[in-house]
Amino acid sequence: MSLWADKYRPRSLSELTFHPRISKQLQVMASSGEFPHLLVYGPPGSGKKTRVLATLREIYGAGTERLRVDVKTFSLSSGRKLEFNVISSSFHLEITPSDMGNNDRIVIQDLLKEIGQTESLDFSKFENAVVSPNTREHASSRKKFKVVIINEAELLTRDAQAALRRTMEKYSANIRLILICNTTSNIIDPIKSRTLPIRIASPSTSACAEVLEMILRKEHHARKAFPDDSEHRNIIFKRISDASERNLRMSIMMMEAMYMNHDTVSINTPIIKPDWIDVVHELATSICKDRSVSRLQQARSTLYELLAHAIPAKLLLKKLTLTIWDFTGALDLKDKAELRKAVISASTIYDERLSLGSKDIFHLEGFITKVMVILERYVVIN
Ligand SMILES: Nc1ncnc2c1ncn2[C@@H]1O[C@H](COP(=O)(O)OP(=O)(O)OP(=O)(O)O)[C@@H](O)[C@H]1O
Repeated sequence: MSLWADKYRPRSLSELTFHPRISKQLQVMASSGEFPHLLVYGPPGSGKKTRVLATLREIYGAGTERLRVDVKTFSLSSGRKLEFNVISSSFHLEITPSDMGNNDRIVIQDLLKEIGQTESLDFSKFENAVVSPNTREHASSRKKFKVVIINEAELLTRDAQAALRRTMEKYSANIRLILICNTTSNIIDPIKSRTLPIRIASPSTSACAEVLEMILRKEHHARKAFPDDSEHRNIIFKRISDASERNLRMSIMMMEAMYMNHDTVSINTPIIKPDWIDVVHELATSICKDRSVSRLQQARSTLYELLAHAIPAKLLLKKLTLTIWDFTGALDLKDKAELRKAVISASTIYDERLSLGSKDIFHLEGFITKVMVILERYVVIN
């Protein structure tokens, strides 16, 4: 049994329900001979990956869904062997730099070299691929490349990005890159200038509601648990979309969790948020109230725990900042505006440090300490 977010993930560009102009643009590119390197960016859960996979399907057909996972081995200069997983089909490969740690340069170099030097794809061998005649015509004449998807591209080290830039030029006849990231701020300019940027904004509240409604239409049993009145359903969808900050994956998961936990869902049914959000909220308020060394130590173990659960450090910083912002907004203080400005300023500094550095825990802990110091300077609260 798969989660609704996976079960109802659209597979083709024509099934995508929002940002129609981008879908059209991708469709045109996929069927033309001129497919560029892409830099697809946007907030979490906005549908980046879904759109990229649908584009691949448009280019090569359903064969892109026949995936395998290979364990590749790379030799480091120290003689140590490095193993990591590559997801691939006959037409593309997918890698995630965070799996490679600081050795991403070697992996990028070796892997892309290997693909770049292997023979180009011959489309005539793939007669069974479900592609439009138009696509096949262009493909057989011009598109003889493999696509390499790089997830979380913003986590690539500078060295790896430099290597990527070189390989992009060297093997451009055989490889097309699709970089996926939340923000482009950590991507080096030479890569930005060699890729076509495509920004996928979060879906609007009504677009979110449309997807949720579509899922309920297909999940007959779940549909019965929700109100018949479409106005009431829309209120629930809006609450979900607001609570998830228009993160579509989270919205779908929240709706599924609501259904799983309640026989009937009404406009007053509480929304179940992921546990980590409560943990971050609790952490932020506790450091505002108790600015002590022992609290700092406790904060460290909570941060370690959150990072170990793969919550991205930048997201943690953002949530911490927003909770501290709300907390300080409720204080009755003369210098409140200045205090809040200092917190935001500290947050931007540590956000940059998270981009530049590699030890997330240091910077998150640094931010927490800084906030304690700022608060200590402005307030005495119990
Ligand atoms: N256009 C769409 N129409 C309907 N559902 C969609 C659409 N795009 C995405 N979804 C749903 O939203 C979920 C999340 O989308 P996706 O994984 O593509 O987002 P993402 O931006 O790549 O997320 P992240 O940055 O967190 O990895 C998908 O599993 C799918 O169910």
